[in-house]
Amino acid sequence: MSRLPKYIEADDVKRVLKMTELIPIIEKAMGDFSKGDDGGVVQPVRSFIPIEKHGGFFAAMSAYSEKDETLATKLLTRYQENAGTGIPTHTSAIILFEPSTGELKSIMDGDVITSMRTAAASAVATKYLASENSKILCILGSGDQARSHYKSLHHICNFEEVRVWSPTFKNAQYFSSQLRSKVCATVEEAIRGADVIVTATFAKQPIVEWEWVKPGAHINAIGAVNKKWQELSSELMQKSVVYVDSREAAMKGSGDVIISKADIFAEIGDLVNGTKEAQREKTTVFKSLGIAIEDVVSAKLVYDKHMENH
Ligand SMILES: NC(=O)C1=CN([C@@H]2O[C@H](COP(=O)(O)OP(=O)(O)OC[C@H]3O[C@@H](n4cnc5c(N)ncnc54)[C@H](O)[C@@H]3O)[C@@H](O)[C@H]2O)C=CC1
Ligand SMILES: O=C(O)C1=NCCCC1
Repeated sequence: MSRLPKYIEADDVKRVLKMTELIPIIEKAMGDFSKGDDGGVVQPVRSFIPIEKHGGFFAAMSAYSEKDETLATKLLTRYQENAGTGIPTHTSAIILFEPSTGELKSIMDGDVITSMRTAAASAVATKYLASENSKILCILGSGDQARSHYKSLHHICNFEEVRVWSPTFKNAQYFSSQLRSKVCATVEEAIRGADVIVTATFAKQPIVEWEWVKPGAHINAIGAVNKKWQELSSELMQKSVVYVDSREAAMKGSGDVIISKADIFAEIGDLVNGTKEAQREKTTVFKSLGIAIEDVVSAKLVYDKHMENH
């Protein structure tokens, strides 16, 4: 057997990774993560290097799953100011090791996985927390995560209407020309009456107010990935029931949680495990920062499926 690591490029990841298969895998991973030692997941909070001079950051996200016998790390950069230049705002690679020997198995594109696993995690949260009769989806942002969430959430709810808002109107129009949706001129117009809301923006100050949100709506808040940034107002955070992917990471790195001083009710994995209640009838927020175990199990799926054909 060759000892050379397998390089798996973005097109090959895209070819093998299917949202229908990914959602249950991410659900199980979130559950294992929230079981603590019983779940067999070892995952430190990610490390960050701010690249202040250029307005970006680098992060390293690593995890080992004993149950899945998978060990990997994702290295990523986020350069918000690349938006509109043709250079991606996020760039990543995932490095997969063989846990029994420590050998390097694969280096693969991480961008497709980041896009799909983040949307799959929101799909899991939406499955547990959205009203069963959700009809209107609102997406704030029109970038990569906005597109990926449009696709993943259609696997969970039968939406009759999708609304999109973006700070640059023509970006929202482009989104709408590709994915059936109505373009809204303001955040308030997009939010009022929506059952499920996705915030996938670069906002650093709150853009969503409590009084616009329909009582009982569910919000997947996936931007504001820094302790000083917020997408949701403090009032909205305080009055909603707040769920996170990792309590430890949210308390260290989420401005939406830290600045609002909102209580975290549970991790999504606690809902999967049945150890905490899914308060579907209340207004709920899933504050997502992204956790390494989501990348690790996705990378295993990609590697195994890729190797079936090579
Ligand atoms: N929670 C998680 O696991 C992950 C979170 N993210 C975060 O999700 C957000 C969206 O990421 P992508 O879609 O990949 O980026 P993207 O570059 O593809 O799209 C970003 C969107 O934000 C909008 N935007 C720019 N400035 C804004 C402002 N001041 N206020 C409101 N909206 C603004 C843009 O018009 C665009 O629609 C980012 O904050 C990103 O870091 C990304 C990956 C994983
Ligand atoms: O992959 C993740 O997880 C990310 N989280 C925060 C923003 C960049 C990507």
